[in-house]
Order: sequence, then C-alpha cells, then structure tokens
Amino acid sequence: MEKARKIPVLEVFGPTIQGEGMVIGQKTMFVRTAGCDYQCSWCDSAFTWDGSAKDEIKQMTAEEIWNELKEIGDNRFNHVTISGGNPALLSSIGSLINLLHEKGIEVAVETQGSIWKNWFLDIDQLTLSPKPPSSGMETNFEKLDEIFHRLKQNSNFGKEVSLKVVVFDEEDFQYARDVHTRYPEVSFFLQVGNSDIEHEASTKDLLEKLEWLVNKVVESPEMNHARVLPQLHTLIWGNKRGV
Ligand SMILES: C[S@@+](CC[C@H](N)C(=O)[O-])C[C@H]1O[C@@H](n2cnc3c(N)ncnc32)[C@H](O)[C@@H]1O
Ligand SMILES: Nc1nc2[nH]cc(C(=O)O)c2c(=O)[nH]1
Ligand code: SF4
Ligand SMILES: [Mg+2]
Repeated sequence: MEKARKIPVLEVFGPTIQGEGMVIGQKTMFVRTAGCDYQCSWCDSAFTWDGSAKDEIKQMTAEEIWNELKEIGDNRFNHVTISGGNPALLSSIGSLINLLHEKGIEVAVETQGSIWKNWFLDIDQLTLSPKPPSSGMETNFEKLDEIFHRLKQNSNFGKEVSLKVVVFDEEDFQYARDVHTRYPEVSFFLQVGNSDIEHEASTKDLLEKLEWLVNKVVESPEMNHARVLPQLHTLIWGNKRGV
C-alpha cells in the first residue's frame, strides 16, 4: 500500500535556482504539491489552495514524479525542492524522499511549521517559515516548539534546518524578532515580502523594501545573527509561474 500512495502535484519544474533562504542560488528542481492549511493574504502560490488550478492537480506516485523530473531535468540536477501549498499535509511525501535519496538526489522542503511529519527527519534542508501578522494567520507556537523539540531529539538535527520569516512591515519585523529570540540556535532568515502578486512585481519596489529590511536588521541588536534576503527568482522573473 505504502508504495503506490499518491501525491497531489500541481507543478514539476526546473532546473532553476532556489530563489529563497538557506540554499539560495542552489540549482534545483521543484515539486509543488496542492493544498494548504493556511490562506495567507499575500500568498504568491494561492493557486495551490484557492481552487483556481484544481483541474491541473495530478495524483502521482513517487515513481511518476521521478520520471517527470528526469524527463524535464535529465542529468542537469542533483537537488529537488518540495514546496506547495503545504507538503506537510502529506504522509505520502515520505516515499518520494526515499526514492530521491536512492537516486542520489538531495532534498529540500518548504513548509510553514504548522504540522509535523516524521519524514522531516530525512530532509537535507528543511525550511520552516512561520507566518507574520500581515499574513492574517496566527502561529501556533506550541506546535512549532514541538517541531523543534522532535527535530532536536533526533541526532540528525545536524541536517540543515532554518527559519525564514517574510516581512512586510514593522509589526512583521517585531514578530520576526520574537521568533528569532525564541529559537536562537536555528539559522534565521528574513525575506522581503512581495506585495504585488496580482500584477508585475516591481524590481525597484522590491529593492527599496530590501534596503528598508537591511536597515532594520542593522539597527536591531537582536538581529546580530540574522540574514536578510530578497526572493531572487522574483527579482529575475517577477511573478512568473514555473521558475
Ligand atoms: C508559497 S510558500 C509554500 C511553502 C509553505 N506553505 C510555506 O509557506 O512555507 C513558499 C515560500 O514563499 C513565501 N511567500 C509566499 N508568498 C510570498 C510573498 N508574497 N512574498 C514573499 N514571500 C512569499 C512563503 O512565506 C514561503 O516561505
Ligand atoms: N526559483 C524559485 N525559488 C523558490 N523558493 C521557494 C519557492 C516556493 O515557491 O516555495 C520558489 C519558487 O517557486 N521558485
Ligand atoms: S502557508 Fe505557504 S502556501 Fe500556504 S497560504 Fe501561506 S504562503 Fe501560501
Ligand atoms: Mg514561490
């Protein structure tokens, strides 16, 4: 039964570069799953959960996903990023991670830290991205504490884990500071928020926001170990899907 379990997939694309967070710049393929337990006001991938792309969802086995990755990426990749939506809704992702590792592929995951899955322990680069007030979502810190507790309990906490908080405004920055202070031992990234997800993202606007965020970090003694990044893919390709 385990083997044939299906994964709802919305996109398989790449090779491209990871545009965000702890392995920014890394050449990677993306597998984007459907469905999310959140509805962030500014979600740049709302098609994964708002029903607008429901006809594009394919129920795929791990083998089928691997075949598609090979078909489009051929021998030009050795890294796969699983994002969504929230991949942590899906137990069946475990089979995909195992298969990718068998093939010698490194695996990264993007999730918001609202749900634990045992397969988190197998991920080479796990990014947890709790959501600030501007998203309209509320962080369940007990859940997030539990996730870090479970990761730490297992010797593989040595695998790369990071926190990434998107910041749009002062209130979000305060939230980011609180998150970083709560988990001081976890690599911490601040990411510029893209508020123009409906139209074309303006590079000038994004760079101004990056400068604002850099200045906030520079001024803040609690942020001495934080790293600030833009979404590199948005600077290059704007809001285009599949890059
Ligand atoms: C689309 S989400 C999918 C994975 C998971 N649901 C999550 O939120 O972590 C991937 C990343 O994009 C970020 N993101 C989504 N919309 C954004 C926006 N408008 N500006 C900047 N980052 C955004 C999220 O915070 C998350 O770190
Ligand atoms: N190039 C590129 N980098 C990304 N990093 C995180 C992404 C995501 O949507 O999860 C993403 C994406 O969609 N494209
Ligand atoms: S948690 Fe991630 S995928 Fe879900 S709504 Fe928020 S940004 Fe979008
Ligand atoms: Mg994205």
